[in-house]
Amino acid sequence: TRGDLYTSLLNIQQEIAVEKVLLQHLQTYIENEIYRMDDLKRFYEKVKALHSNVYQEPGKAISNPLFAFTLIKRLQSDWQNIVYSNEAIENIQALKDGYEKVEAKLPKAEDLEGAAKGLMRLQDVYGLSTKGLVKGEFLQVAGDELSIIYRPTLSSNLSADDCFQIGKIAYDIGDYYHSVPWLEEAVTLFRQSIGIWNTEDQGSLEEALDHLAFSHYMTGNVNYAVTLSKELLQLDSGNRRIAKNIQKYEKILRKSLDTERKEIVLQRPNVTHLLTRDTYESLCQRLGSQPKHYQDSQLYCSYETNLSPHLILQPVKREIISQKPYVVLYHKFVSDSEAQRIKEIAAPSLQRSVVASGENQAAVEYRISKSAWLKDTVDPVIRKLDQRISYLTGLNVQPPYAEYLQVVNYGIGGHYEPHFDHATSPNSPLYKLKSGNRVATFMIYLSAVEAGGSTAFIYANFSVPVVKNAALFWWNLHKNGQGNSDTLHAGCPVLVGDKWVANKWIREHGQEFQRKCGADPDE
Ligand SMILES: O=C(O)CCC(=O)C(=O)O
Ligand SMILES: [Fe+2]
Repeated sequence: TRGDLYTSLLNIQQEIAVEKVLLQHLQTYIENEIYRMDDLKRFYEKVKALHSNVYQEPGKAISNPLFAFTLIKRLQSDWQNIVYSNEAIENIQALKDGYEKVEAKLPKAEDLEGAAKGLMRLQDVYGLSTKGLVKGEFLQVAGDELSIIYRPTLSSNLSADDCFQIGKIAYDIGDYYHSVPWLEEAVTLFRQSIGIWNTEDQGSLEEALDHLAFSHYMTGNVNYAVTLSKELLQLDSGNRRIAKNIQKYEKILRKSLDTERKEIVLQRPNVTHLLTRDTYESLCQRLGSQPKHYQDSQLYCSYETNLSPHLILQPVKREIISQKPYVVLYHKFVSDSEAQRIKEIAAPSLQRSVVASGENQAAVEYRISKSAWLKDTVDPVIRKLDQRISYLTGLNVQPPYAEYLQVVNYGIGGHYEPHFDHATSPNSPLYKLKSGNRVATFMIYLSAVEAGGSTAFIYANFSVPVVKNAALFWWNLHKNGQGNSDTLHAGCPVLVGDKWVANKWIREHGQEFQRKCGADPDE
């Protein structure tokens, strides 16, 4: 697995330990270099003192054979050792060796790109202000209004170079909708620190101006492209390419002078596979138009035993979220320690999540997470869970009548765009199990999140915020075996938090007596 650590927060967390190792190497390097510098300074001060005292009167000093000898010795040997010292090279080599030892564990370019795209996704879905993010604040822009949607306990600012790199990633894929605001912030911040050089920076004011000017040119804001290019030319007066660009832009401006100037509104890049985007995003921000419990007597809470002797002493709290489609939330379905254990068991086998794509499975942008399949034999906790699902739903969850438990961990801006859990094509890889379609989904929230990450039902127009230890259940198929299109659902991008869920998909076969079929296409 390369370049996909950004798809799981667990993997990102593991990088903290990697950086700690680098930090230790850098500490050693700095200490050694300080020691080296101190020693050079000692030699410098010693020789300098001779020149400001003894050698003020050269004839007198050299008449002393000891001074004459040490002068000759220094010039023949000491200076050579100073100038050709290997110390610096040895120090930097040790630092490089330490770095190379952890190099395989470091994020790849794809990770940086994935992380930056995750941030941009969060910005789009939650309408976040770029300026706010730069200051470590989660501010939602709605018209002219700004509101705080999440208050972090620990906050951090982004640097000019952080903004530059995000903008550059958008720029490189021709996404000027995102490159403009981020490069704008980069330029503002680089201007504030003009003349200050940070070794770690990839970008500079010149680079940021260059990319920003071109982004503006591409979006039709030629006027501003000229202004920025002129600022750049002042900093880099020999740059013929920029001088030429200015000429080109000015020519365009002269030609369009008589035609009417229209205001430029940047358009978000088109995403064709998601026709439901607006509903999806508004459901991620809000809970939707589903009536509240007090508005609809069919939405109520109850203690459920499903007549199972195993649940009589400890019924499960059921909250009906929606009747059509039938979606219920079982509160406290697992305990904290069970949730913890399941995450621990899944952690070592997490792999980039895939989706059915034609007859195969593929990793896609619209599902950003890692997941692991857990057989009920790997640990007693999984077997107990399977049993509890069975008691509660009355359904047969023995393989192949249900799939193994799929444990999912989301990454930066991790999400699962609107989809059906059931197969919608006869060629779907889901049918390889030969136990029919996915008749029902039983999804357990194994963690809480601080913000975002709701489960949104697009056509049904409601969303369920993450409730730790609760489980969401719904039927994917009508009783006649047809897919219920009202179950189109999504996992909203996680704004802040480490979201884990576990899916148990129950198949048609094996449930014939528990869920009788019917002809009514609405049931
Ligand atoms: O994470 C969620 O809220 C939804 C996940 C989901 O729909 C899935 O894994 O199929
Ligand atoms: Fe799903």
